[in-house]
This record gives sequence, structure tokens and C-alpha cells, in this order.
Amino acid sequence: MPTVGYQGHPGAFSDVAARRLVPDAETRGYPSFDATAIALAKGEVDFAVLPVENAIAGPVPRNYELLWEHPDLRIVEETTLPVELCLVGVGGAHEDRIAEVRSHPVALEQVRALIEAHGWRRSTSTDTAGAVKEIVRLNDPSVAAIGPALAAEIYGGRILARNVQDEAENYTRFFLLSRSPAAAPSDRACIGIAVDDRPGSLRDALSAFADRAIDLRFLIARPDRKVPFRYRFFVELTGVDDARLTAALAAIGGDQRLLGRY
Ligand SMILES: O=C(O)C(=O)C[C@]1(C(=O)O)C=C[C@@H](O)C=C1
Repeated sequence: MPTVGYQGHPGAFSDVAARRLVPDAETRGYPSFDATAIALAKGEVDFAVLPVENAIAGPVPRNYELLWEHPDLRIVEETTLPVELCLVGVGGAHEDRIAEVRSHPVALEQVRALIEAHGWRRSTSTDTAGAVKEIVRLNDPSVAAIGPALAAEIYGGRILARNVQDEAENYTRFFLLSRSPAAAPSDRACIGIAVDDRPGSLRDALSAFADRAIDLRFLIARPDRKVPFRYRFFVELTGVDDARLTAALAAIGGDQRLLGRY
């Protein structure tokens, strides 16, 4: 049975994404994104699942950096899950008597309006399901969690309100990572590139893709950490084939890495 690492506890969105990406897998929770990537790099699991983008909160940049830091890992597939967040409490809890809400920071970011409206104190947990597990164990009606209905079911929390995120339509996109490239990838690719510090260098890099009819889906800049205020760009592309991608990367030059074809 294949094993898939994810960040969090059973019932977290990443666990659900792992089961969808690798049906019949045994999923294993880790305490952080970094620990999940390390477990895959060390061969403790066959695959790992990491969230990379939420429709409300935006990119999860650490997970692009982890791909750069672990050159032996490759993106092999992706999936997008609908994310319905619930306010979960314990017996005796009521929305108007809550003082503190716990969740993964990316999930708290998706429920900004409700939290601000009540002035609740925020505290962070490893993941949404872990937050539900913690508040059930604490059994304090003034402490609630933001998490999936599935986690409330697994750990015995009471759902006080459903669909509490700022926008009703909400999704998170996840990558499936492996230690070897996808055998038969579709037309997507993710690249890390550090362009020269000169006028037009990023435009020229993007033109190298556009000139070959490769479509840009996503772009983020992250500090390279070694030189202050120098950035590395992570780009996701669609409409890719190996020949045009190789030609585009040769035209761009510089420090670059293919993070996956999927
Ligand atoms: O905590 C979870 O349930 C996770 O899977 C992590 C995560 C994330 O980091 O983006 C995934 C989906 C939701 O957007 C909230 C949190």
C-alpha cells in the first residue's frame, strides 16, 4: 500500500487531498510542511501532499521554497479541493460567548471577517483538524476551532456554524510530490528561476514562455535569503511540452530549476 505524508492530523484538508490523489493510500500526518518534505526526501513515505494556494488566503509560499530546497523532490500531480470551514465548539458553547479561536494560520486568514466582527483572540495550531482535536480535549466552551466538518465528526466537536469563510466559494490547491518525476505528465510545469538584476530581465523570462505559446498560470516572488532583497520567482505554466519548455529555459538561462511536470 503506498504511503503519503501530509501536514496535520487525520481529517485535515491535506489528509483528504492525499486520499484523493492516491486512492487506497495509507496517509501519515507530520507536524509541519518542512517535516513532511523531509519525510519524503528521507524515504519514510512514497509521496507527500502540500497545499500551495487558497482562493481567499492566496499562495502558501513556504511550499514552493521547500521544493527549491529539496532538489530531489518533484511535483507529479495536483488537485483542488472545495474548502468549507466550520466554527467548531464543545458542549455548552455559543458563538456569542467565544473568546478564542484556534486553527491553522492559513485557515484563520480565510475567516477574517467573522473573527474581526467578534474580536476573538486567535491562536495557531499545526492544522485545522489538530485545532478541533485540541479544543475537544480542552473542553472549554469559550475556546472554538475553525476546521472541516469531517474533523468535528472524527473528534466529537459541535458544529456551531458552517461555511464561515469570507467567501462562500473557496478552494485550496495541493501538489502531490514524489522522489521521481511523473511517468506521463499532462501539460503543466512549475519552475524556480533567479533572473539577473537588470531592467527587463523578468519580462524577458516571461517572454521566453509567451513566445512559445506556453501559458503562465501563477507567479510568486520569494527572497533568495542569501542576498538581501534579491528574489527568486516561482512560475507555474500550462500548455507545456518538453521541447518548447527546454527551449524556453535555455533562452532564459541563469539559476533555474524544474520543480515538476504534472
Ligand atoms: O490544516 C489543514 O487542514 C490543512 O490541510 C492545511 C491548509 C493550508 O495550509 O492551506 C489546507 C487547506 C485549508 O486552506 C487550510 C489549511
